[in-house]
Amino acid sequence: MNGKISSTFAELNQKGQKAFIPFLMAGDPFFELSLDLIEALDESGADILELGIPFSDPLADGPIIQKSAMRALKEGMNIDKVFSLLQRIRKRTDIPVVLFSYLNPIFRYGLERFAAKAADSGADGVLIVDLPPEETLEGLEFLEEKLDRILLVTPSTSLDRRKVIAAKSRGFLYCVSRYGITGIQKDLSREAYELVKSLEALKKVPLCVGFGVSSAEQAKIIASYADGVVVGSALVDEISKVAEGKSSIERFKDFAFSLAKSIH
Ligand SMILES: O=P(O)(O)OC[C@@H](O)[C@@H](O)c1c[nH]c2ccccc12
Repeated sequence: MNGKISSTFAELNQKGQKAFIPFLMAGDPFFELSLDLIEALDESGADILELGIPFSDPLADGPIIQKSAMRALKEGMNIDKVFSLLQRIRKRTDIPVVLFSYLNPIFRYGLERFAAKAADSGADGVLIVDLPPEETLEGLEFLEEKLDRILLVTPSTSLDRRKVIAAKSRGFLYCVSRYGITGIQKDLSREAYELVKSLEALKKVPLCVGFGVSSAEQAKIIASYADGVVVGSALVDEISKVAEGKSSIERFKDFAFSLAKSIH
């Protein structure tokens, strides 16, 4: 059980603020630039960082994040290099970091080995996208001791199951705002509000909303009722433009700053 994520929410709560939680893929578009982009997010006011471990079959991701994973994998990114990136991040900032991964890469690496090295490298939490909360795996208990394991609920999760998952989630609970996959959306889903409201009475763990939040205006609306806002594809899309030379770190940072300002 890691304390940094929980204390971050406690500090924000005291200031009457909500958490800005950006997602980016580790090593996209290449190692050194990924480090600079993470520093830019930290400087723009990010409160917690979601750091994706690139995987070849990201079934819950839309094209923007799929392409991001492919760019990172093409650059030779792997779990050990994600840990090296984490160690470099830790020399620049102590922002809480949640590692985002599908089960496959972690399973191949070994859950206990992964957990020990992730914690030693400076990770605070982990979200394993396709590992159901009830699943027991060898090494999972050890992993949950070393890192806060963030769980997911979706609009199709039954109320009873939402309560069970909320009680089990550590750090925060990830409320997936809509049906489908990650990606930029013009309009906010209606389900997100209902999902958060259905869990609010529990107050077991901070409730953070993600999927499709793509602008400062949308982020502001989510921040009016959730404890944190996750933005991935809209930021990763900007990173792909930086990679193609069509945008810059400054433009990326300005966008991230506008999100932080609207959420705080
Ligand atoms: O990209 P979006 O629509 O802004 O959604 C956040 C999402 O990218 C990030 O939280 C995430 C990346 N991959 C995932 C897989 C499952 C759940 C969440 C994620």
